Amino acid sequence: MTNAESRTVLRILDANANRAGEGLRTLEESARFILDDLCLTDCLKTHRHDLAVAMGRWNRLQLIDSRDTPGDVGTQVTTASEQSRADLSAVIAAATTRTQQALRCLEEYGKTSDPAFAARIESIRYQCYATFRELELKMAGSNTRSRKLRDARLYALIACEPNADRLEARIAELADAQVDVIQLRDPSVDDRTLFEQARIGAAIAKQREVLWIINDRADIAVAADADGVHVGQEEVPVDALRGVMGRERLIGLSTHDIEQVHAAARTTADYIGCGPTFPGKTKSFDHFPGCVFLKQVSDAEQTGELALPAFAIGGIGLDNVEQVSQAGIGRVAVTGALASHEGLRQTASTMREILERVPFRLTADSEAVGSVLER
Ligand SMILES: Cc1ncc(COP(=O)(O)OP(=O)(O)O)c(N)n1
Ligand SMILES: Cc1ncsc1CCOP(=O)(O)O
Ligand SMILES: [Mg+2]
Repeated sequence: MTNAESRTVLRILDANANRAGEGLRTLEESARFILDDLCLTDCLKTHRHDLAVAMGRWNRLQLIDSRDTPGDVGTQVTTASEQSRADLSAVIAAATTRTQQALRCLEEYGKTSDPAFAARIESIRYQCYATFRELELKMAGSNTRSRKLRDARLYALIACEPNADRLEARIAELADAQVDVIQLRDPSVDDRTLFEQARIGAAIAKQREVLWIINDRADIAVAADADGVHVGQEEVPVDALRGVMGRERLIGLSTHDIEQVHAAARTTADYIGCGPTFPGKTKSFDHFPGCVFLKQVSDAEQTGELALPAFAIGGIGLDNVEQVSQAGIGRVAVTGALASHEGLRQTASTMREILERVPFRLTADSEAVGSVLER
């Protein structure tokens, strides 16, 4: 190669090392701040570090000296798609593509001067493929869960079943009845049983495209690969659980008055349970905030103070679901109302019909999620 050619190669290497480093940093921020994923954050940081070490092969001053940004004709070539990003997933998609392309350029042009350098870059590029795959899938999983949750009307709480077949049958009948979310809630079983049922249920729920939530136990929810956990006011705070759950899994929080609702909106909770609404047979209470509370929650939704999906809970069934919808709440969580096989589909469909009288508020967030899925 002539001196001029070597200088051009250095210029290309410098530009692409910067591009790859910036792309990796962009992705690191998404793993850290969007997904709260320590492991992915660490991987991305390692790739960035490995790239910097590999680039140490070149004299830094020579690289900088080869740089000629004002004379770079490429800086004037921009496309409309570069100027806007529809949402956070689009930021990630653009950064992964840009990083991969930059690494490939480093490898190809690096081969002209140093095959060993090119081989190091190739290895980083392959490691990046695996990390980017995980990052994009986690992001997509998080979007899918949030979207399903936003579209949910019916949420059923179930106990453990005596075996896997019975659990499968139970989840199947609820899915067939168009139940959107199922929570495994069983204070009477030991941890091992709860975990086993949580794990089996997670696989079945995934097949059936129903969200699968574990009551109280974030550890079991993660270990069983469930979609999320539901916790109460006296349990570990939502933001502390977020580190355990990651951004891609859901956290639901029980609320019993409007102050708790406003406080929940300031956490990273994905949805709230509101109640107890009416007395029921599943759990007993001394105090019922009832429909007065539900109306306050609905008002907070209307004013935009509350953007989290809110599920009314406690003693709700065919006989009183109309009161819930009249209070302005279009989502319910129930145990007793969907406990019996008899007439399950009919009960669920009538409840849904009544709940659908309450339109969902379309938030900027839900529109953004929709646009990701349409791509
Ligand atoms: C959807 C939903 N809402 C509320 C609750 C109640 O949770 P909590 O107050 O923690 O009581 P227990 O269920 O743990 O007895 C819930 N489980 N699900
Ligand atoms: C767990 C829980 N938390 C508030 S009410 C309730 C029980 C819901 O079951 P049901 O619908 O049978 O009242
Ligand atoms: Mg609880």
